[in-house]
Amino acid sequence: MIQSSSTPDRKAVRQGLADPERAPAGAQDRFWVYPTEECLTRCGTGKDGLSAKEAARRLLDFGPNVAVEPTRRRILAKIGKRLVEPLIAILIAAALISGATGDWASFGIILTILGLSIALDVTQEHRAEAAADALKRSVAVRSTVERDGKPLSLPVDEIVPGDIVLLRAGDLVPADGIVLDTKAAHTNEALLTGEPFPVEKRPGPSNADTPAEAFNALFGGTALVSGEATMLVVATGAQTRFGGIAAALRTVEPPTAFERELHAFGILILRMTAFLVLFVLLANLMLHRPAIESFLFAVALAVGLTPELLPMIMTVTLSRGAVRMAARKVVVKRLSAIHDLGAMDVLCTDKTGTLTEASIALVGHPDLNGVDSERVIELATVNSRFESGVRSALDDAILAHAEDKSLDAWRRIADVPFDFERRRVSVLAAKDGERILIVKGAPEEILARCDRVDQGTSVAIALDSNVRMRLERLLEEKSTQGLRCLGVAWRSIPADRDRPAVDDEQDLVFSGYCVFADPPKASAAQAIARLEAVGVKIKIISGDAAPVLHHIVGALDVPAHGLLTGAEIAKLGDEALAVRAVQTDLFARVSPDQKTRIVRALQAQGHTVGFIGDGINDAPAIKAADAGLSVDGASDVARAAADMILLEHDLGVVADGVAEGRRTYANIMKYIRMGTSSNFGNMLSMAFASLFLPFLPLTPIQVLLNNLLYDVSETGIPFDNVDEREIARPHTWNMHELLRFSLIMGPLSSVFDIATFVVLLQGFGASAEVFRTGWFVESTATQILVVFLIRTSLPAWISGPNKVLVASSLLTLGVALLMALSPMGMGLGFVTLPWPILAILAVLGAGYLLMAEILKRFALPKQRSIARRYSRGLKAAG
Ligand SMILES: Nc1ncnc2c1ncn2[C@@H]1O[C@H](COP(=O)(O)OP(=O)(O)OP(=O)(O)O)[C@@H](O)[C@H]1O
Ligand SMILES: [Mg+2]
Repeated sequence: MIQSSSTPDRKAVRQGLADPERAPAGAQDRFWVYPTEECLTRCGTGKDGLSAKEAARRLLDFGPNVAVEPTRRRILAKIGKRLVEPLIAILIAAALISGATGDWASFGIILTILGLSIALDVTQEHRAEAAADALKRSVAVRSTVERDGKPLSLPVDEIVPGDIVLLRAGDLVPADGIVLDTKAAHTNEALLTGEPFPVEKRPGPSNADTPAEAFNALFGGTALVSGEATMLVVATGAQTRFGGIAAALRTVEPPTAFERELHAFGILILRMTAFLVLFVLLANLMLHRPAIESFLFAVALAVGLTPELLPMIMTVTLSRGAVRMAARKVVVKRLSAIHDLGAMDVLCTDKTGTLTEASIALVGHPDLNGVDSERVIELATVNSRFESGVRSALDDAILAHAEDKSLDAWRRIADVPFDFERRRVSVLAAKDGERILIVKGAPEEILARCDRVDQGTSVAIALDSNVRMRLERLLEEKSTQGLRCLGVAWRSIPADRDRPAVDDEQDLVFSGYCVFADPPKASAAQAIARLEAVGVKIKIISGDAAPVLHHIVGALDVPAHGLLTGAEIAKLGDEALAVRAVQTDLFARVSPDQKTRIVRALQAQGHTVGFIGDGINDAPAIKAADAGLSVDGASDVARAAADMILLEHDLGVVADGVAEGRRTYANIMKYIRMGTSSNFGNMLSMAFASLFLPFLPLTPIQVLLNNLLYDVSETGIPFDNVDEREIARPHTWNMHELLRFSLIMGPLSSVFDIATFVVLLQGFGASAEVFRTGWFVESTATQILVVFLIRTSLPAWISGPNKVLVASSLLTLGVALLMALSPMGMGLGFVTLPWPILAILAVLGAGYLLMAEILKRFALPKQRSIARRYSRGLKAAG
C-alpha cells in the first residue's frame, strides 16, 4: 500500500525535518540524524514511494527540482528590459514631448517604429530560445523514481520530497536525502566538501555535525561512483545544500573568448557613438538649429549607430546553429559552446566507442601456458557478476561469454569496487566454505601484486623473474595485436573476514588473462582525416595500455606522434606537461585527473580544446574543456558535465558540428561587418552633412525608419549560407582584420555619400524635402544591398545567398522604396522625385556597389591558401 496517499499533510512535509518543535535539539537541517522509519513518516511516504497524484500535488507545492531558477526571461520582462535602455527611454521621452507640444504625427510614428523594432527583436530572440530549450530538454538527466510502487524514469526536475529514488553507479544524485539501502555505494562529494576520494554511504542514522561526515546522507549535485543506493528525498531545488551554494554564488557561465571580444567591441562602438552624437548635438545647437529637432536627430543617429540587434542576432544565430546541429545529431546544452566548437583546434578523444566499435568480445582466457583455462574464466565471471561498481563493457563481455556457466556454487560476500586510480576491482566470494578474494584489473597492476601463479589445476608455483617474463611476453603478444587484456588473480581469505580492503590486494596468485577484441571503427579514420583537414588536431587520451593505442592508430591509419603514459605525466610539473602535451598525440594509462591536467595544459598553450568521452572518468576533463562533448548513452555524470551531447557515437558528427560552429561565427561576422561599414558609414556621413547643410539631412523620424528597415533586412543573416572556405579553419576573433575592413569600406561609402550630396544640392538644387527623399532612397538601398557583397569573400555572383536573406533584404528594400516614392510617404516628409534624380541615384548606387565588390578583395581576410589546404584535406579524406 502506498502510505503517502493517506498522509496528505503537506504542511508537515514542507516543514519537513527542519520542524524545530519535533526535531531533536540542534538538529535543524541535519536531516541525517533521524532513524530511517522516522524520516519516512516525516516525509509522509513509504518504502514504495509516492503515488503519482501525491507527487503531482507536491510538485505544485514545492516547485520544480532545479537548483537555481532558470534566468530565462519571460517575454514581458524582455520587453521591459529594452524599454529602460537609455536610448529607447530617451526616444520615448522625445515622443511624449512631441505629443505634449501637439506634434501628434511624430508622437505616433516614433512610438510605432519603436514598437516594431522591439517586437522584432523580442519575438526573434524568444522563438530562437524556445527552440534551443526544447532541444536541451531532450537530453536532460533523468532518474529512476518509485511512483505508485513501480520504478519510473523521470526528468530530475519532477522529483519531490518524499520520493524514493533508485541510484546506480554513474548516476547523479538528483536532490538531498538519506539512503534507505545501499550496495557498496560510494559517492564523489568533491563539489560539496572538497574531498576528492569517493566516500562510502550506508543507512543511518548518523549524528554527524557536517554533511561531509554524514555517511547516510546523499546530496544533490554529487555523483554515485560505485554501487547502488535507494534514496529517500528530503529536500529538492533551492532547498538542497548544493542549491544553496549555487544560489549564493549565482554562478553564471563565464563568457567565451568570442563573447568577451564582442563585448569589448560593442563598448568601443558605444564610446564612438556617444562622442559623435554629443559633437553633432553641440554643433547643431551652436548653428542655432531648433533645439528639440537637433536633439531628436542626435538621438536618432545614436539609435542608428548602436549595433542594438547584436545580442538578438547572436542568440538567433546560435539557436539556429543549435537547431541545425540537432539535425546532424548534436544536441547543444550550452549555446555559446557552439563558438568554442568552431574555434576548437585540438580535440581530445577517448578510445572505446569513439575510435572502436565498442562491441567488445572476450576472445580468450589463457593461463601461464597460453592455453584457455576454465579456472581463469570462472574467477573472472564471479568477479564481474558480483562486483557492485559501474559494470563496464569488459564485464559485459565476460558475462556474455560465460552465459551458460552456473555460479550456484558461489556466494557473494563483499567487494572493493573498481576505481580509475587503482584500475582493478576485488570481489570476496565463498565456494565450498572457502573464502577467496578475486582481483581483476589492468594487467600491470595485477602482476605487480602477485607472488605466485596458478599452474594448470595443480598447486600454485612461485612467480619468479623467469615466469614473470613469460607472462609479460604473453601480454605483449596480445596487446600488439590490439587485443585488450585484464589480469585475473586471487588469494585465500580467513573465514571470519567479511570486509575486504584495498590492502588485501597483495600476495596474490596470478591466474591468467582475459583477452578482448574491440575492432577499430572504420568511420573514425575518415572523421579524423576530416577534422585534421579543417585544422583540428586529434589527441587520444585513454586509460588503456600503450600497445593497444598504437595498434588502433595503426589500424585507422591516423598520423600520431609521441606517447606519454600516466606514470610519466605524474612526474611532470604543469609547465613541463604543457610543452609535452602539445607535441604528443597519444596518452596511455592516464587517470581521470590526469585527463583534466592534459586539457588544462593544452589550454595554457593557447589552444581551444575539445574533449569527448563517455565515462565517469571523463567527466572532469569534459567540464574543463572549452567544448565538452559526450554521447547519448554515456553516464549521467559525463552527460551532465558536457556542453553538447552527440546522439550518435561517431566522430563524423563532431566534424559536422565544427562546421556548424564556424558557420555561426561567419554569420555573426557578417552582421558586424555590415554594422561597421555600410551602416556606420551612412550615419557618419549624415552626422557631418548636418554641419554643412542648411537643413538636417534626414528628419529624426526618417533616420529611425531607415534604421528599422535596415534591421529587418538583416534578420535573414542568421539563416545565410556560408562559403566552404569560411569553415576551413578554426576561427579566431581578429580585431586587426575588422579594422582593415572598416578602414577600406567606410571611406568608400563616404565618397559616394558626398557625391550624392553634391549632385543633389549642386546639380539639382534640391529642396530640403527632395534632398531627404533622395538621400533616404540612396542610403537605405545601398545599405541593404551591400550585404550580398559583404557576405562573401568570393565574387558575389559565385557565392549564393540563402533565400531567407534574399527575401528579408529585397522585401524591406521594396517597402523602403514604396514608402519614399509613393504617396504613402507624404506623412513621413517624403516627396515625389523627378526621374532624372532617380536615374542619377541609381547610377551612383550601382557605382558604389561595383566599387565595393572590387575593394572587398582587399578588405576581407584572404583565405585562398587555406581553402586550397582544405580541399586537399577533403581529397585525402576520400
Ligand atoms: N570492469 C573492470 N574490471 C577490471 N578492470 C577494469 C574494468 N574496467 C576497466 N578496467 C581497467 O581500467 C583501465 C582503464 O579503464 P578504461 O579503459 O575504461 O579507461 P578509459 O580511459 O575510459 O579508456 P577508453 O579511452 O578506452 O575509453 C582498463 O584499461 C582496464 O585495465
Ligand atoms: Mg572510456
